Amino acid sequence: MATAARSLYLPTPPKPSNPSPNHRLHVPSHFRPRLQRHGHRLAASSSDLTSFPDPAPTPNGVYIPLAAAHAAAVAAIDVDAATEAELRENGFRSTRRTKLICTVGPSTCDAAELEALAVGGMNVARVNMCHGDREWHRGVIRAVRRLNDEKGFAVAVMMDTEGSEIHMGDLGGAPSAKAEDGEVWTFSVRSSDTSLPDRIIHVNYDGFAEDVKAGDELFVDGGMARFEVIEKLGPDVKCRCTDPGLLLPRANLTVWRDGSVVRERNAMLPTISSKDWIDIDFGIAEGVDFIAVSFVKSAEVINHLKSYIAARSRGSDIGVIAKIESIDALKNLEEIIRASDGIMVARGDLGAQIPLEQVPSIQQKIVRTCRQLNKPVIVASQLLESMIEYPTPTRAEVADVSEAVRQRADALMLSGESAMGRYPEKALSVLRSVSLRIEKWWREEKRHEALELQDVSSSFSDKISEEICNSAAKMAWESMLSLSTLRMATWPPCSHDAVQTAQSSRSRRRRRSGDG
Ligand SMILES: Nc1ncnc2c1ncn2[C@@H]1O[C@H](COP(=O)(O)OP(=O)(O)O)[C@@H](O)[C@H]1O
Ligand SMILES: C=C(OP(=O)(O)O)C(=O)O
Repeated sequence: MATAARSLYLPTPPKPSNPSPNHRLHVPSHFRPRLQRHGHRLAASSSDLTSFPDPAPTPNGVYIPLAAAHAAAVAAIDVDAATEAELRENGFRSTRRTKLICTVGPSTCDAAELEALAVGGMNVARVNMCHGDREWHRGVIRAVRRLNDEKGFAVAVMMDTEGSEIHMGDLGGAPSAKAEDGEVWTFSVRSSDTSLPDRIIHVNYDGFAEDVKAGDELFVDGGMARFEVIEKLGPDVKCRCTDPGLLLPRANLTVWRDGSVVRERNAMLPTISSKDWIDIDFGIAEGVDFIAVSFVKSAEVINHLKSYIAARSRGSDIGVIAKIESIDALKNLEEIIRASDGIMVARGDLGAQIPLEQVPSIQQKIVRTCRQLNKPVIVASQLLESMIEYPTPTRAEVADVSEAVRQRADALMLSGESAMGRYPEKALSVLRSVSLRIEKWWREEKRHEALELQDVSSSFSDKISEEICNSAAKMAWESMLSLSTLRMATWPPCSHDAVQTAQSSRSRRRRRSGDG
């Protein structure tokens, strides 16, 4: 399991073993073979080498012949097809560390569309069990596996559970419905297999009509459309649209009363519903790499799921990702992060539970805590929302993506942009180019950053020892910065371990059992 999780983030760079006396680069051999299964051996072309300049001697006088080291490293490192293309395009110095996750939906579910995403840099394909049926998901998961096996890609699969959230029905097959200002719509718990009349929406939670009151606010899809409850008539709740918007099938519903989220009986529903357990069994059987758990409230459910996976599939390396999207999750943040293999900042639902203006600072806090606890973290939702409809992102969206990369999020996730948008490949390419740009900027900034060390000694003799230690630390820091380029070239990138993300569970199993 740890292997899959680390595929998003490998925090500790490997220690070079036995540095040779002349300080030439030593490529740690235990890092070489990771990509072997799907790997393409990347031959060092002369253009790769000429675009990779030899540096000046480092401040402490150590001279490292980069081109030679680079050639040796290139000859030894195997990469998957998408990484190979990126390396050829950008050179080793621009190897991307930020992973890209695409939600697969009607816009991207066939083999050619999935391949286009893999070529565009998708590291993880996400299937959301809230939508579609298991046959549909099986088809997607297998298509991703085929891409990996037959075309040398290395795309991992993440299955996202539906969770016990309240959501609308599927609009009788319609792709969306528009709610206009002042219109009265009925949200009903009456079950119906057939399509409901206009402006009647089915709600999946039986207690909905009992829990709401006239005057409550109803947020659809994290506030993309809003209604006010005007009347209850048995199982039907009549609501007036106050903020017009597009209603999407199975959109999440949140009720607010007097400025706070209403957490009535639905807060007592289990995090993992009986349907989720069946989906989890399905995911284990299909060999998904990650299971993302919706509406996690505490560490307990993560521990329980991990034990369940371990019991169901011995030696499984399925990573469990906790989605932080509720007030309860924020209360227990640290214990949830410690228990999980990774975290998703699920800003869509989170933004329906806390005031919107708090979402950016909460995101920063979650990412920072994950960094401190060495856990991979995904920033998700509405990164490029306008690209569902338009081919170019807004400047604000680009700034949002940049900020997530600057915060050192390990992965960025597309939702509707790739699942049902008109420009999934373009959206992915924006994530990719912005990630590369900010990472480059970050490396350049870091290069000029001075190492600040606090004075801790009180006596004169301690001060002398401290000076010596500080000088040694600063020299190490400077040489480390000058070596950062080299590190990119020789170590399989750390949180950017395209290799591991790359490997499907199946290929890992095969290799483990010795036939791959
Ligand atoms: N498997 C699917 N089948 C149909 N539509 C999907 C599927 N997955 C995602 N979608 C569409 O893409 C939108 C965004 O996906 P996602 O963010 O996963 O879901 P949600 O909006 O429910 O949180 C969904 O609202 C839905 O309209
Ligand atoms: C990623 C999210 O979860 P889901 O797509 O399941 O609503 C979110 O709410 O931001």
